[in-house]
Amino acid sequence: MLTINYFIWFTQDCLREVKFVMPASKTNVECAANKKGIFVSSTGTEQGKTILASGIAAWWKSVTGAAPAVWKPVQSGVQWGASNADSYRLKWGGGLEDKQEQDIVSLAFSAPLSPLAAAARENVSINCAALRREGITRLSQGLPLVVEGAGGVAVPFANTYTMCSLASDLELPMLIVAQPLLGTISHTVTAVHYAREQGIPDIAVVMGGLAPEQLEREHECEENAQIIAEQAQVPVLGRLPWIPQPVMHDPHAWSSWRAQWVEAMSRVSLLCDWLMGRMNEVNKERCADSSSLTSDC
Ligand SMILES: Nc1ncnc2c1ncn2[C@@H]1O[C@H](COP(=O)(O)OP(=O)(O)OP(=O)(O)O)[C@@H](O)[C@H]1O
Ligand SMILES: C[C@H](N)[C@H](N)CCCCCC(=O)O
Ligand SMILES: [Mg+2]
Repeated sequence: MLTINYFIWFTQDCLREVKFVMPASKTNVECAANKKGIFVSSTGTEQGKTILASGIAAWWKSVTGAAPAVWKPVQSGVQWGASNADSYRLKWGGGLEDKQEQDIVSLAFSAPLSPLAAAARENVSINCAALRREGITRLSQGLPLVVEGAGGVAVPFANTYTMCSLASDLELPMLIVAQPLLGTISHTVTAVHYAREQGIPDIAVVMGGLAPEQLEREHECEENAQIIAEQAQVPVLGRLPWIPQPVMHDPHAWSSWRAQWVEAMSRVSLLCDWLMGRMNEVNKERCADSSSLTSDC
């Protein structure tokens, strides 16, 4: 317990910097041996990343018997402990009851804005080098790591450091949640191209869930998925189930959500196979050059 508290204090202290302090300079950091994990991103905010990241954790626990590590580097616009906070939903949706929300989310800001802007409102800037080091530390702890970004692929933590910069520094495959219906093609193809340009070679897309009133448009979603796959030359792994998370604190309701989600997600076989490969993968050879894990903010 003491160790965990110290870790949280250390993390929060390191990641917040007084505004106008220059970001930490490029340093060689310890390589994450046995690196395995994924970075969940999307084409924008409110697309289903938390649903998916928590659902992946619940699914992984049901398949392997052990929960993965889950990390949301920065959340904004919510309070700790609120049932709409990503920290809360990742904890309960992922079946991580033994974790504190502060173990899962490193930095929280109250303004509902990008991490860059929300931090600025509180007169701090995010120390990207510390964020990167923290990611490497979390990756080195033996469990597969599921990272949830904030907003879409190009949302900044700092001026020149986006969700993709962190995913690329951590050499994580990226899973992009796309809107299922009209308007998704351009956003999703653009997001995939941006992620590739930012140095992420291993990218897949999954279509977001269709609410019951949208189910009659299933065919439209399938056409969109096919067009995205062709236009962006990217694997599209299927469509997520639609299973709303509980809106209040009720451990039984969360347990029931996890069971329903796992059952439904298990039927999205391309997604499960893709995850199996990435969350089991051991990337020792990539560790030879630890300096490749760093870049300036
Ligand atoms: N597959 C789904 N089943 C049920 N509800 C969903 C699904 N996908 C999205 N939602 C609902 O849509 C809303 C947005 O989803 P979510 O919070 O997961 O988005 P997000 O991408 O994590 O957003 P942020 O950028 O704030 O982190 C939530 O209210 C969520 O309950
Ligand atoms: C507050 C919100 N729910 C997310 N946590 C942050 C989303 C940032 C999106 C920024 C943008 O694309 O303009
Ligand atoms: Mg979220």
